[in-house]
Amino acid sequence: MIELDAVTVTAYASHDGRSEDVVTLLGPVTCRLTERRIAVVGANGSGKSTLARLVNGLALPSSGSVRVDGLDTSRDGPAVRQRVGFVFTDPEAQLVMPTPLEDVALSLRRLRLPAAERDARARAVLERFGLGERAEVPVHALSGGQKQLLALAGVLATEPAVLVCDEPTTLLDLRWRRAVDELLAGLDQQVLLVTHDLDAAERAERVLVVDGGAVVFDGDPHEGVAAYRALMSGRRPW
Ligand SMILES: Nc1ncnc2c1ncn2[C@@H]1O[C@H](COP(=O)(O)OP(=O)(O)OP(=O)(O)O)[C@@H](O)[C@H]1O
Repeated sequence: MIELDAVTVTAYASHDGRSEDVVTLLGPVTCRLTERRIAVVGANGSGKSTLARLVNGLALPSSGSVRVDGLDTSRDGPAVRQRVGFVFTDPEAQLVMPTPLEDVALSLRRLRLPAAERDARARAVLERFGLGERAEVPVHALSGGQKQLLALAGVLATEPAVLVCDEPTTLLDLRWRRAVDELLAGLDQQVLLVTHDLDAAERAERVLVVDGGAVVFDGDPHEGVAAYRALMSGRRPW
């Protein structure tokens, strides 16, 4: 369970290049997310990534608290990050090893498996993501979509209890987008999906709509998507 209690995120920003003001990027947000499939939608710059990053402690609340399965992200950062896998929009942000095989094996290192078992498991994960034949090519030789698949593979290989995905299918073709959608739908884990794909959002059990750093809708996916469409066409439904 993900619990946000009166959470705000603030930052220092300069409007004139000299003085700095405190700006609120998000909040206050209070919610308790128990559903297995939760989607977050909103315009560019509305605060979706900030909300997602709070869940694994990549962003910390400036006030209020965030807890995942009872662990406070401000106090128990390493334990939270072990529970919560995070898939970035930009796969370059998380691929660090020279080859796909080494990258997934690195993710698996904390499971402390014998090296041969670790490699076998990494190969099996790569196979599942259609990257079996590219296991040992340089990561920089992969296409953008293949890198996105690799980033997702590396995170899922560690079997996190909660998965946060920040627009994980933006670079994927239709076939792989469907495959990743199906894969995410079939996971046992709780998944928080930040997405601009409104079909994917409608398949969730709960939708949060973020606008100007506030959660302006929280509830039924069809109603949430309709509210977001109305917002985007200039009709504020609230
Ligand atoms: N560290 C920071 N300092 C100042 N402003 C920031 C910081 N991080 C994010 N912002 C601003 O906060 C706002 C929300 O950013 P966020 O990345 O959460 O938006 P988003 O909804 O995920 O957008 P997108 O759909 O474009 O990815 C943006 O205006 C962004 O410029």
